[in-house]
Amino acid sequence: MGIVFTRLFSSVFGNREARILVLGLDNAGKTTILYRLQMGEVVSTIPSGFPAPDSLIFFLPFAIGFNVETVQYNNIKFQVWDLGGQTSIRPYWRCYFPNTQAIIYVVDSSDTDRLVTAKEEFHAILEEDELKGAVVLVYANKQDLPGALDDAAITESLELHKIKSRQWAIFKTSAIKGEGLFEGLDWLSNALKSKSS
Ligand SMILES: Nc1nc2c(ncn2[C@@H]2O[C@H](COP(=O)(O)OP(=O)(O)OP(=O)(O)O)[C@@H](O)[C@H]2O)c(=O)[nH]1
Ligand SMILES: [Mg+2]
Repeated sequence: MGIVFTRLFSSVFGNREARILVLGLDNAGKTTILYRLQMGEVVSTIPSGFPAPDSLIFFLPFAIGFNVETVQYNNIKFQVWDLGGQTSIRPYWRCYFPNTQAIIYVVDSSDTDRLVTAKEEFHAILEEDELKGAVVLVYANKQDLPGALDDAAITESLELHKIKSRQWAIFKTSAIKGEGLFEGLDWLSNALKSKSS
């Protein structure tokens, strides 16, 4: 990979850096969320593709590749990796697992046909050794769409209550409207702070 991730604790400002993976099935809204968090506005996205070589990791909104952005929030510098959710790409997610402090798992709450698949994938991710210590934030996304399930229904569908020995939370979001995303990050920054103290 050629990339070294460091957890930086700045002695001067107390700022911390956290490595966060944004995962979820294709079309869940991962890239839209990343852009929202970074820029506060929505850009049109294309499906995220095969992880690009290191040399191609730039902020190119329309590039095929995965996206990485740094979001500074609540004294924490979130280094957010948005990995493509297409079936062909998912096996490569594992390359990005080491040193992950948090997972943001994004669900299309209106895509009820794929909730079982989302649940299976989600629990498979939690089984990964390298992610055992990561806290989990679930975004029940696309709340603006008719028929979207609410947070309680998504909690049940994903069987979130089966999560043991780690902090988790679920937030209703609409990446299109920009709702719920920062509430989720508030929770995440507190969870990361309490974990490291
Ligand atoms: N209505 C609605 N549409 C959304 C929302 N979030 C994302 N979308 C749309 O859903 C589609 C897929 O969004 P992406 O952000 O590309 O999804 P992704 O999870 O990055 O998909 P992959 O890169 O294929 O894994 C796009 O057309 C987005 O505009 C939302 O909150 N509400
Ligand atoms: Mg994407």
